[in-house]
Formats: sequence, structure tokens, C-alpha cells
Amino acid sequence: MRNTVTTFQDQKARGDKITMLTAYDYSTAKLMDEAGINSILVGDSLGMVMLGYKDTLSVTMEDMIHHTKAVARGCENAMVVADMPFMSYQTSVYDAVLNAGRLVKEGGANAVKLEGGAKIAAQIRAIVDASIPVVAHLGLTPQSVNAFGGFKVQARNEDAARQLIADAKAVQEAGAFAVVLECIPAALAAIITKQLDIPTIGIGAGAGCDGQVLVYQDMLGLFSDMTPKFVKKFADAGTVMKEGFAKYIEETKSGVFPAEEHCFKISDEVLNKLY
Ligand SMILES: Nc1nc(=O)c2c([nH]1)NC[C@@H]1CN(c3ccc(C(=O)N[C@@H](CCC(=O)O)C(=O)O)cc3)CN21
Ligand SMILES: CC(C)C(=O)C(=O)O
Ligand SMILES: [Mg+2]
Repeated sequence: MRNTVTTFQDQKARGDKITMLTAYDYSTAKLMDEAGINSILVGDSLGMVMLGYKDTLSVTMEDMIHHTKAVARGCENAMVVADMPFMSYQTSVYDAVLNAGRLVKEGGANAVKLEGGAKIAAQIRAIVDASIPVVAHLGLTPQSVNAFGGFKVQARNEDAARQLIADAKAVQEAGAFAVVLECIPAALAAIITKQLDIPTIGIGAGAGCDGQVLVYQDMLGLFSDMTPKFVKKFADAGTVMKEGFAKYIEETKSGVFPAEEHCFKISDEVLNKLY
């Protein structure tokens, strides 16, 4: 059964943790869907893990649509959430609705995610009014990396913590059906989770959230450019892949591969005519 805005709400009510992972392609999304993930986020982190940029700012609407299409084709049950890239919604309410619509209409997303609180409440409201479900994103919002001066833990002092609580309430009020809390103190995320009716999905925000999200390359050991403290390596797929590549190189060079069983045959009758 497809995970939806209502199943998310039910999960919060029941205390059943919401599971979300990022994916950017068909085969990975299909594996996650088959494993039983509740939701797949086509994150703008794709700029870093798939395209090799140092931050998420260069990611375009075309990039997001391209990867969202691939993920949507791999999902039967997972809710597909697509990130709105930098400058696709900050510029105006009009741009926000137009671009959210493209992610749903062209990309096949079930919902979109935007970074920011009270300052983008008008955009959230307008997208929700167009019948597109919205996930908000607060705390370390990576599209603000230049304003923050780096990828740093947020809301550690009283003023910033109060601001974050106010922003969480503002996005709920604007109609968001869930909110991602990134890189904030666990105790603060727990307070916000209790005060909101909508589910919180944490990344570096502790166990008190209603759900968790991780970048899949991080949790499988496939990305070594940086390792945030909140990452747990659930498998070392990077090592498995490297060993597979090395074995292929070795067996190809030594002639072990391809073997008889990997080859196609032709009848002797035809073959004799070719000599
Ligand atoms: N591969 C990947 N994983 C992510 O989680 C991720 C991305 N890419 N790209 C977009 C953003 C950027 N994110 C990041 C990137 C770095 C840190 C980091 O290094 N944080 C420090 C905190 C430093 C401090 O104390 O303020 C850490 O040690 O975790 C955190 C989140 C999260 N997102
Ligand atoms: C880290 C998650 C929440 C995200 O926004 C992304 O992958 O782009
Ligand atoms: Mg993102």
C-alpha cells in the first residue's frame, strides 16, 4: 500500500517511526521500496553525492526532475518526496508553485520539500493550496551554507532555539504535513516533536523525532568526502564494490573472464562457411 500524508500522520499518532532514505536512481529506489521504506527523498544532496559539487547550490530543476523521474519509476509503496532546488522557490510564491508543480507533473513526485520557516510560509501555503503536499526543512538548511559559514549544528543558544520552535509552528500553520529537522540538539528536536501535530523527521536531531532520514551513500559507506557525526554506517558497500571492481580487472587481465558460460555459440555448419 502506498505511503501517504495520512499514513505519516497515523504513524506519528501510533508512535510507529517513519523511515526515509534518499535515492536518486531507479535501481536503488526499487531496492529500498522492496525493503519496505516508508518514503524516499530525492534530495538536492544529489549535487554532492551524485554530481560531485561541494554543496547543493548548483543543483537545477532539470537535475531534480531527471532524478525524480527515475526514482518514481522504482517505487510501488514508498512516498516520493522531491527537494526544491536552491532559487526555485525563494524568489517568489509564483516560482514556488510553478516549480513544485513541475516536480509532481514531470517528475512524478508525491510531495515536495522546501528549506526554511516563517520566511517561506507564503510559498508553503500556496503550494499546499495547489494540492501538492509539502515537507518543510529546518535547522541546518544546506542551501543557506554561505549564510551559516559552513555545515554547522544549529539552534544551540536560547534565541536560535526559540526561533526554531516558532519556525516549526509557522510551517505547520502554513500547511506542511511533515518537517525535517537537521543537525540540531536532540533535546530541542524532542521538544518540537511534542509541540507539533505533524511528524518530525530527523537527521542529526536524535531519537525523539517521529522518523529518521539519512543520505543513502552515507549509511552504506559509499561517500567519503565527509562524515557528519550523525551518520551510522549500516553496511560497508563501498568496500564490497571496490573489491568487485578489483576482481573484474584482475580476471579480465588474466583471461579468467569471460568463461565459456558467458559466451554465445554459432553452429559448426555456419562457422565452416566463414573459414
Ligand atoms: N552525503 C551527504 N550527507 C548529508 O547528510 C548531506 C549532504 N551530503 N549534502 C547536503 C547536506 C549537508 N549536510 C551536512 C554536511 C556536513 C555536516 C557536518 O560536517 N557537520 C559537523 C558539525 C560541525 C559542528 O559541530 O557544527 C559534524 O561533525 O557532524 C553536517 C551536515 C547534510 N546533508
Ligand atoms: C539530508 C536531506 C534531509 C536532504 O535534504 C537532502 O538529501 O538533500
Ligand atoms: Mg536537501
